[in-house]
Amino acid sequence: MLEVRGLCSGYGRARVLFDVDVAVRAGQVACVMGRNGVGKTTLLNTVMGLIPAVGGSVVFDGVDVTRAPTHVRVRSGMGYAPQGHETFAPLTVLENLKVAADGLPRSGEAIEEQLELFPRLRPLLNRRAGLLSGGQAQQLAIARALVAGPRLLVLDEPTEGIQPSIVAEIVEVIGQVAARGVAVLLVEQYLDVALGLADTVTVLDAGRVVHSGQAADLSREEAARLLAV
Ligand SMILES: Nc1ncnc2c1ncn2[C@@H]1O[C@H](COP(=O)(O)OP(=O)(O)OP(=O)(O)O)[C@@H](O)[C@H]1O
Repeated sequence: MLEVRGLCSGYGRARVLFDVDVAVRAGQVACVMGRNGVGKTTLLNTVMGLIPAVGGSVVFDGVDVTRAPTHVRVRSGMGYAPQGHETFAPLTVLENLKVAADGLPRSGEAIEEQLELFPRLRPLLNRRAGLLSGGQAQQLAIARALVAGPRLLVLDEPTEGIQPSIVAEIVEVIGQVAARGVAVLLVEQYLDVALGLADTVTVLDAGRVVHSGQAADLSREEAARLLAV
C-alpha cells in the first residue's frame, strides 16, 4: 500500500532524514518510534508532501507520489491526523466534519460512520472545536482524517497528553480501522500502545532507521533499549 524508499528530507540545508525505508500493507499498522527530535514528524510530513523529499521515493498503491502535492495525495486515499490534534477551533464539531466531508458523494453517511466510531463526539456536535478537551479534539482530528474513507491513515502521536480512558478508545478505533483493511502509519511514543497495535516497528535515531521488523519479534526490553539509545 505504502512504500517509502531511501527517503531524505529536512528543512532548508538542514538534513533531518537519511535514507529512510518504511512500508505499510493494507490492514496493517506500521509503527514508527524514536526519541524526541529524531525525525518522526518530519517523516510523516514528507510522506504527506508537506515537506519536499530531497531523495528517495514515496509510492502509494503502486503510484509514485514523491513529487505530488498534498491535496493530490489526500484525494488519492491518504488521510493525515497531524501532531497536536489540529482542528478548526472556531468551527463546531459538526462543521469540522462537514468541511472534511465536503464534496463527498455521501457526506452525511460518511459523517455518521465517524460518529459511530467516536460516539463521544455525538453529544458535542454543536460545540466549538476550540472548547474540546485534548482527547475529544484528537478524536475529532482522527474522524476528520477518516471521513473521506482513506486507504492509508497517517497518525502522529494520537495518544500524546491524553487521559488513559480516551487513549484506550483511540487505540481500539485504530485497531478497528486497520481490521477494515486500512493501512495505518503510526508515530507513537508509548511503548505499550505501540507494541499493542503494531504489526511492524521502525525505530529512528538521528534521522536514520536503526531497527525495522515485525512487532512480534521485538521484545519489550529490546524496544526499550532501542528507544533509550
Ligand atoms: N520547521 C522546522 N524547521 C527547522 N527544523 C525543524 C523544523 N521542524 C523540526 N525541525 C527539526 O527537525 C528535527 C526532527 O524533528 P521532528 O519534529 O521530525 O522530530 P520528532 O521525532 O517528530 O520529535 P517529537 O517526538 O518531539 O515530535 C529536530 O531536530 C527539529 O528541531
